[in-house]
Amino acid sequence: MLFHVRMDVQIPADMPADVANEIKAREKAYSQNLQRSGKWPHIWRIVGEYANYSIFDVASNAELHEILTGLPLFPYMKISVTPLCRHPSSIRDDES
Ligand SMILES: O=C(O)C[C@H]1C=CC(=O)O1
Repeated sequence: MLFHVRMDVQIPADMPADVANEIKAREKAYSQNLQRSGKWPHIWRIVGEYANYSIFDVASNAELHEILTGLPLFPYMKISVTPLCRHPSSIRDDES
């Protein structure tokens, strides 16, 4: 199942830089593991914003929920999820 996810990050201004940097390092490792596994095939920075657009390819809503709530930055994110399915006009044969 494919999902388009927008993540907006809002780290509190009073969070010490070393704490923020440690969370960001864990976030990067968590994200890159999921990218290597194929469950997080795309991540793009939204120009000019501390936000990203991502595509997730997971087995269920529950798996996506588990992944998103496990993000080290989850407490500091606003997340919106859009489920995707194949478009009838798509010419690609590698989409389900
Ligand atoms: O920087 C971001 O967009 C937030 C977050 C999502 C993955 C990651 O490594 O950082």
